Amino acid sequence: MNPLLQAENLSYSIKGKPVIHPLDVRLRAGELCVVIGPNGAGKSTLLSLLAGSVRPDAGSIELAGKPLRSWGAAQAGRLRSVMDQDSHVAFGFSVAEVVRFGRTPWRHTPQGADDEHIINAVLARTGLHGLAGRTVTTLSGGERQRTAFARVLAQQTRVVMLDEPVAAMDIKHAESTLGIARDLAREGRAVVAVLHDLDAAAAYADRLILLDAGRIVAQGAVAEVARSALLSEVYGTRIDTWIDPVDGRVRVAPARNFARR
Ligand SMILES: Nc1ncnc2c1ncn2[C@@H]1O[C@H](COP(=O)(O)OP(=O)(O)OP(=O)(O)O)[C@@H](O)[C@H]1O
Repeated sequence: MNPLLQAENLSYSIKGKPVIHPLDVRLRAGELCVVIGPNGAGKSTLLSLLAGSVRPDAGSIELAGKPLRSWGAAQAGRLRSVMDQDSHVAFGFSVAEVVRFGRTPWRHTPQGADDEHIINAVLARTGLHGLAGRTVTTLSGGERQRTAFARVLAQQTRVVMLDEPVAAMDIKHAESTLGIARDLAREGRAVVAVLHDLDAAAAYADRLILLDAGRIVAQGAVAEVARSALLSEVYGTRIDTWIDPVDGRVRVAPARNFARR
């Protein structure tokens, strides 16, 4: 199957310093791809490039078979949605209104007629019904992040890009959000998420991309990438991986040898 998003030879520098070295990325329908890597590896920059919010120095990006830049803003907004690392605080708007912003690209289309139904379904799916009328500036960090995720859900795009979507969420909401991200992939969307929680990344990813200093140092199935020696080297700290005897999944945790300290 053709990728929904295909980037080739993508590179990007800031003030002459390469942040992304030439690399290729393919996002396929039905797949949750998780990008991991240390602070400063270039994960957010890569997502901004794939989203089209930052222009690469070189390389090509195709979205749904056409150059990314050839789509108009509303067309692109109906094809791909982006949840930024810093979910901007929309002054004065309620949670429901922020979720409604996700429907903006669908205005003046037949699908736009169903907005109320979609917004209600999204509020229910994300457990935000009780906060629908609250002004977003009064929300906690995690509630704000859940609202930003709900807005992306309301956008109903074939490609979904999430930059650290659960960083501020408690474990219950992080798990339910990642579960929804996986369900979006199962519905046939291409989902890419940047995650710092390596155990969650291993649990939810269909494919992992490990980024280090602007280069993809490994990508593939979880068992191929989530290896102790590789992760320990890239992150510069000992990381253990093992197979969970109950479900056979790869588990990941930092080695915490308190006795030696
Ligand atoms: N405006 C800028 N000026 C200078 N350097 C920048 C600028 N923006 C980003 N960088 C650098 O580019 C590199 C990649 O940043 P990026 O935010 O993509 O990393 P990241 O992998 O998402 O990191 P984190 O895990 O900390 O969020 C970092 O070294 C960062 O300091």
